[in-house]
Amino acid sequence: MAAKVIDGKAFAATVREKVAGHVARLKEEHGITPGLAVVLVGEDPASQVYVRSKGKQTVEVGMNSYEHKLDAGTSEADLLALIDQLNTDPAVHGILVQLPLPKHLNEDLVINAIDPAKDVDGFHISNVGLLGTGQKSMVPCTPLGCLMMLRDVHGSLSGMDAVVIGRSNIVGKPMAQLLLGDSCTVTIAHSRTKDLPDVVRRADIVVAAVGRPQMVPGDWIKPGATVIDVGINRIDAPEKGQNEDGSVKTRLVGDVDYDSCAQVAGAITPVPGGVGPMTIACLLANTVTACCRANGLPEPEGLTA
Ligand SMILES: NC(=O)C1=CN([C@@H]2O[C@H](COP(=O)(O)OP(=O)(O)OC[C@H]3O[C@@H](n4cnc5c(N)ncnc54)[C@H](OP(=O)(O)O)[C@@H]3O)[C@@H](O)[C@H]2O)C=CC1
Ligand SMILES: Nc1nc(=O)c2c([nH]1)NC[C@@H]1CN(c3ccc(C(=O)N[C@@H](CCC(=O)O)C(=O)O)cc3)C=[N+]21
Ligand SMILES: [Mg+2]
Repeated sequence: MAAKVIDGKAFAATVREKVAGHVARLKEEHGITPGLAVVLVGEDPASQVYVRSKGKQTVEVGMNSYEHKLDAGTSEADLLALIDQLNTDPAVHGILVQLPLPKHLNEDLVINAIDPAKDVDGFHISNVGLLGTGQKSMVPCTPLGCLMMLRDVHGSLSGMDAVVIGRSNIVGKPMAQLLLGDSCTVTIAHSRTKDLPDVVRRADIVVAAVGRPQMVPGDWIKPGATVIDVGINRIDAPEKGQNEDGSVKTRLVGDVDYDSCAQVAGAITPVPGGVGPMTIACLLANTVTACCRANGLPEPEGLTA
């Protein structure tokens, strides 16, 4: 039996529609337009693509988008001054600083300078602590998008065995917290995990967030399990031929070997078109949520964890 393919692109479109509805209501009933500020330091081409796509979708759902592009040599003091200005700007309800930052900038210091109420990435230590203690917080977009898809597939996740591969602060750890919040039995695996194949074979839910192309083969997957592939890896695709400059063409693959996993899994997210589009949709959702909270209005239902 081939797996059900979880269409993250279509799911993200329904999330954006809900967001657009809330934005329209905020405008009509309260005269408020939610605003998202995205800060990009440096010229990393992949980051530029994401930031452009975020800005475009922000405008499409009716929100204001403020893009701040700083050059790679920007000082920490200048970046902190910009964040301060965004923190106090009443038109800005969400602030995202694109990661990774250039080496000379302290990421923890910069992230923790963001007003936690505007921290739509959910990376501020205050939001991390709130999530870890089950209190209302801003929830990181990628894990939130994964949770929404898992709830859509399964309804209740209660009692399911979940394995998260990867323990980063931006994906693995918050993903594990959310699964725990939905009463899964959660295992977090990482580069020092012994017998990773056997750990993964126990899982009803596998979330792969490693950054290694096609690392998880189908024979690690329990038949019928749900596989969520967070990985975004660009690999050479000589079968597609060459670019005009003679360089080899590339394609995106996830952290799971899609073809073999799809033979065994019950449901699986593709790359592209799975977790990635949901991440951006959840960023827009978090911005509306932040805007409602900032104005003492009831927050949108179905867009938070
Ligand atoms: N779709 C989306 O919206 C997003 C996609 N991504 C993608 O997700 C992937 C992970 O991102 P991120 O969490 O930031 O990555 P990090 O590099 O921060 O973390 C990777 C994790 O994988 C673990 N790991 C590395 N090698 C192995 C291995 N051989 N076996 C088991 N675990 C291993 C590391 O373990 P250790 O801690 O021991 O080093 C680490 O915990 C990347 O491909 C990234 O591009 C990221 C964010 C959003
Ligand atoms: N502060 C911060 N917050 C982030 O959320 C954040 C970040 N920094 N740094 C980088 C990672 C990565 N990330 C992605 C978002 C969307 C897609 C996405 O939409 N991917 C498309 C394909 C895009 C393509 O073709 O390149 C897809 O999977 O279908 C991918 C990756 C957010 N990140
Ligand atoms: Mg990292």
